Amino acid sequence: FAGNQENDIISNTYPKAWSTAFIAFGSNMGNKVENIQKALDYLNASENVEIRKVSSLFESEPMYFEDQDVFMNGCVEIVTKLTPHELLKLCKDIEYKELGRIKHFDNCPRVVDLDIIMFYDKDGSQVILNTKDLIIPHPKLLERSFVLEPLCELLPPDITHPLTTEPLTDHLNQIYDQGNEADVLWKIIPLQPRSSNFRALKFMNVKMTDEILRSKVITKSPALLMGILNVTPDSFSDGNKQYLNLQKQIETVKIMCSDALRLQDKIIIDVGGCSTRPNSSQVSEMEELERTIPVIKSIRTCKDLPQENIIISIDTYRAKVAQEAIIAGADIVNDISGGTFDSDMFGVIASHPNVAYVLSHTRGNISSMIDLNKYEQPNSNVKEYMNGEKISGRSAILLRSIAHELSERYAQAIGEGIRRWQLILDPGLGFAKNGKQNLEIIRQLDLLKNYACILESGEFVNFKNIPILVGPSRKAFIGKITKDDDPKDRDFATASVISSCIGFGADIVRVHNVVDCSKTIKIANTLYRDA
Ligand SMILES: Nc1nc2ncc(COP(=O)(O)O)nc2c(=O)[nH]1
Ligand SMILES: Nc1nc2ncc(COP(=O)(O)O)nc2c(=O)[nH]1
Repeated sequence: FAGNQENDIISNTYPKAWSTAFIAFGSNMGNKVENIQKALDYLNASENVEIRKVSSLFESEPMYFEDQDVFMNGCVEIVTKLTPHELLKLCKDIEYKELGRIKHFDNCPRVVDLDIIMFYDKDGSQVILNTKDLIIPHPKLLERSFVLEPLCELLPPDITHPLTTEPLTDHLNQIYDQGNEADVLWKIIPLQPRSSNFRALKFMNVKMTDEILRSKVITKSPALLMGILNVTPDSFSDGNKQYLNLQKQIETVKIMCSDALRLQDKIIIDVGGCSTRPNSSQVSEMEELERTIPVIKSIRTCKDLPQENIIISIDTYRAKVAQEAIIAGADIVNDISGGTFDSDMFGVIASHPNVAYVLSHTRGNISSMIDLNKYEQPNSNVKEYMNGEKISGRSAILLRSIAHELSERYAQAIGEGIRRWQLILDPGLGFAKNGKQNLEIIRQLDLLKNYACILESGEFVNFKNIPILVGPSRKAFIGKITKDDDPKDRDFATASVISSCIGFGADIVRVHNVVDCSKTIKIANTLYRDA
């Protein structure tokens, strides 16, 4: 490639004769996510454009003209046969002809804005253009965190700006070092709108320099509570006998909500119809549907539940159950298998861009995973980064191996059409991990948040800004330490593990005992986050 090795971003999976371009998108009118989704669909529908990757979605304060609604921003990486000016025309046609944008004045509110940020022509070299109607790289790129943050999710950390020749990540850090509140972004996971109100999970990571001026990314947003609603007779911890009695289930949900919402502003209710305890017997798909779908429907239709504070998650590895649960009103699909138990799962998630998906790490299947806990560092063809720095040596092998295997699943998910903005990561405590490994993973959660790698396929995967869910509640590794054989005796110890998980960076914690863990989460958020 004409570009030097460090700037080699064209992985060998891209068509050779096509150029690569990065387009920033923004919307601050109407249904912003829907406008963005439509603009991306129009881009992808063009025969001369193929979408490769879409960044996270970020909510950002308006710049320049401040008296307008907050923006939803992000970046998309495309390959294209178009020239820069042909691509500019396509973007304008999408904004004005397809989505009906009207420009009253500069920086005014807009249905959608598509700006070409950077362009690499077919031999991989960076295009520099300075014409009346099109300047590349975008002239305001270096002052906009709402462009640089999503762009840096898509590009290896050593990619430089063609004019300053400085890494783009350094330019982004320079913006944050100025310490302007308006530059800090909320990372948004959009959820299915209900009664036309926009719903989303929101997270905030910021770069800070600690007491000895070491810089690192820390999580500022409060961790969220995910309460377990096991609709199974054999769930190993609560052995819920009344599992099919809808009235009883709703009573349980009412108690979960009042216990959680005393201290939290929302609760995620994780409905599980099929225990995933290692070696547990797996019920049929029909049985799982009969257990879970009626519960989700009755939660969603129950008038005396605080619907605006409830988010529903379905704990399933079956695509059909996920599909039916989404139709019944589930907002999140929580799949402990990372899409490995049912090859149709990713397709179901990709067809619902407003549904979040928990991409979990495991190995093997329910009965074999218990023996698959030998981890080696990724092979040398995989280039790994931590906080933007290349990783070498044999440190943090367990975490890097899990992160690398999750990266492979991430690339597969994106390749099947799932959007990055839908994803939540879970290292899968107890799934193909022993007790000691679970503890090591908890201690290194912030490494997982800041992990990136270039896979052998050439795909660049970056976990920055993707929230992390952990599920330690009542698990055997806790009972082993406190010598509590009965899972129900492990709640007090679970609470201290939950607090540590939040201290190490967890964004969502999955718990059985809502009343006690809600207090733990409140204390931990007050201690470790802006809560
Ligand atoms: N937060 C935010 N503020 C903004 N202010 C102005 C413009 C106008 O951008 P242009 O110069 O590319 O038209 N776009 C945004 C935006 O996308 N997000
Ligand atoms: N995302 C996620 N989901 C899960 N579902 C079930 C279990 C098994 O525990 P349970 O039988 O107590 O629900 N653990 C997890 C977990 O660790 N993460």
